[in-house]
Amino acid sequence: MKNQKAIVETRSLAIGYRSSGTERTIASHLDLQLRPGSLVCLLGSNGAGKSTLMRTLSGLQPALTGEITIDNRPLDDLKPAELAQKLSLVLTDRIDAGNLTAREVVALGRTPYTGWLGTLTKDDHSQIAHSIEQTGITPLLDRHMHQLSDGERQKVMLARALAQDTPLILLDEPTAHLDLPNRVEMMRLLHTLARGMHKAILLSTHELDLALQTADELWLMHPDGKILAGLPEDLVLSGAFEATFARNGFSFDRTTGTFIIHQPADNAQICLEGAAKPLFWIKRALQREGLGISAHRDAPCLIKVFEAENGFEAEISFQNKQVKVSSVQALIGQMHVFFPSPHIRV
Ligand SMILES: Nc1ncnc2c1ncn2[C@@H]1O[C@H](COP(=O)(O)OP(=O)(O)OP(=O)(O)O)[C@@H](O)[C@H]1O
Repeated sequence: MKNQKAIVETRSLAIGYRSSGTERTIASHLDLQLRPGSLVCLLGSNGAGKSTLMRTLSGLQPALTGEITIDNRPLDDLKPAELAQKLSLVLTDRIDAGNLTAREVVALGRTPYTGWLGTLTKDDHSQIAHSIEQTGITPLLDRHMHQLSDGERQKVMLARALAQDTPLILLDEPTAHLDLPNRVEMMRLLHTLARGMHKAILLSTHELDLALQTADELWLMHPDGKILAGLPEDLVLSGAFEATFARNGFSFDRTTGTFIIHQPADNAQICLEGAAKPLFWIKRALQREGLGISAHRDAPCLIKVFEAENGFEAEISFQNKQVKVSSVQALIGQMHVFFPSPHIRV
């Protein structure tokens, strides 16, 4: 995708707020590029400035300094009707859609193409039908927007953006109100739209795991006002991903791609070896119990793990004692016997 010409480009952009003579910069020196065919996820902690950036890129609020171009034209030079044919925006804020039905809201996506009478052509109808099909909202069409759940409303707003048929789509937390299957479905759909229809898609999200799996590129927003852009895997391997979300009490495991919640760990007393799948879950349970894992086989306790038909079997060796277990619960119970400590719950 790197050799594609960017549809959105920022140069020395600074974003933030100005009011009564004071200026608050949220992020600055931003040189970003968004290319057709790419799904980019904007990540950052609460208050990092994701919505501010989305609003600035879509022309809803002015930049403090610097330049934004869309399709090579300065954003400020684009008339609203021109911008509406290039960019669609999906916000999470509660949508005031009056008494409109979902069908009417989706049809509004065609406004940039219809005359002032708003008459829909055959092409408009077919674009609307396609958007409805892609987002699976047929059962909702005749219901009024205020009768829909937050998640249902979010899907209708995506359908409206798709009906608008722009090369660029910006979405502020599009998965915020969706359950897990719908979150996955939404990300899959956006990825398909980017790849299959060559759209440039930027979305902000707190779904770190989904973003790592589906994004072509991540924009990591740091609280210090910088944005690091790159392939998810490069940002993980360089430690930048971890640094963005570092907090006391948990860390990101680069080997498994998961966040680990730390309980106070005893000295590393247990060495684990064997089958990777059960090992992963056993390690997780031991860490939750505050038991330190050692990389050395001469640790006081050695646990050898083997895959078995119904899960796994583990052989625990501790001070000349050998115990076999075949469930994580039994293993943790045994650890409680070997390492009586306040961290271990039974
Ligand atoms: N209208 C405003 N005037 C001044 N400051 C604002 C305004 N709106 C937001 N902010 C501040 O700008 C910063 C960035 O806010 P923004 O909503 O962009 O963050 P965010 O990354 O989208 O957060 P979240 O993940 O919590 O939605 C925050 O410190 C916020 O308090």
